[in-house]
Amino acid sequence: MAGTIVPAIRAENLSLSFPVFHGGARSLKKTLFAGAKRPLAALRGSGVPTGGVIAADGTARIMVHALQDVSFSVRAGERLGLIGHNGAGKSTLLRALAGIYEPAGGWVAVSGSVSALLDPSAGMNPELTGRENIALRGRQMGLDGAALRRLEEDVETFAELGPFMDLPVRLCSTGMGVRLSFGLATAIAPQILLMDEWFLAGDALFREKARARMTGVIQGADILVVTSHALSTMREWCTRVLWMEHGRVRMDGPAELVLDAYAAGRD
Ligand SMILES: Nc1ncnc2c1ncn2[C@@H]1O[C@H](COP(=O)(O)OP(=O)(O)OP(=O)(O)O)[C@@H](O)[C@H]1O
Repeated sequence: MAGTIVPAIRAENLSLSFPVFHGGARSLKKTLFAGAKRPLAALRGSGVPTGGVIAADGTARIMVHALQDVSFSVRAGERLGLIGHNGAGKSTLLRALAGIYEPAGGWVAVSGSVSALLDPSAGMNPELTGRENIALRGRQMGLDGAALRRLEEDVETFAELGPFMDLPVRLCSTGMGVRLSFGLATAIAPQILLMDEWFLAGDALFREKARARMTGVIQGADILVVTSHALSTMREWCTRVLWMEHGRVRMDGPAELVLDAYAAGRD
């Protein structure tokens, strides 16, 4: 159809670093590099199986290189899983795709409507009630009248917040906030869904409901990018997996192939 955006994601040599501004930076330097004979700038990581690469820049400032030269593209119909050790860069990559973080190097281009489930509040105004947040989001999406009421009913039934639906969101617990934001984000079918795995946390009943709802959303979305440490979730949901290690892509390919290699590497 003319004018329809074909959803796609492309990242080219994407790099992203966080400066370490902390009173403990001096002792961090000492701890990490004590006894090292090499200059600071030449050190690449601390050798531990977690985190990005810690290094000093030209001014001897300490930086955590969370992403380094990450390149990949995702086409409509692909469901991409991000795996890797703690601190490998998965969440940072998702946030860069969502436009929350600006790349320090390289670029990322995302076309299509995006819904990001990355933090519990997921773009909700804490001062507004759940119901008001739903209405606001619905109107931003161009809904009104019966369509807006259907959206409200759908999220209300899913979230099961009872009277808390009419209280400011800031009065909800983290888990209640997750129910609401998950319900809202998954009620409106986006072309591209970006999701951090912890969204599937919560009590057992919610996990079950969330999984069932996700199955429908995954089928409706054109592109899914999801992080998870649960390899069974990756096998179930993803067609393709990107294995990240210290901010770099270690392997990118069909889900089964990459997950088998990852599992074998961890044995
Ligand atoms: N806001 C931040 N400020 C400073 N450093 C950060 C920030 N966010 C992430 N990092 C660092 O960037 C690196 C990548 O972190 P990221 O959260 O992307 O990893 P991850 O693969 O999602 O890890 P996990 O599986 O533990 O959630 C880590 O070394 C982390 O310490």
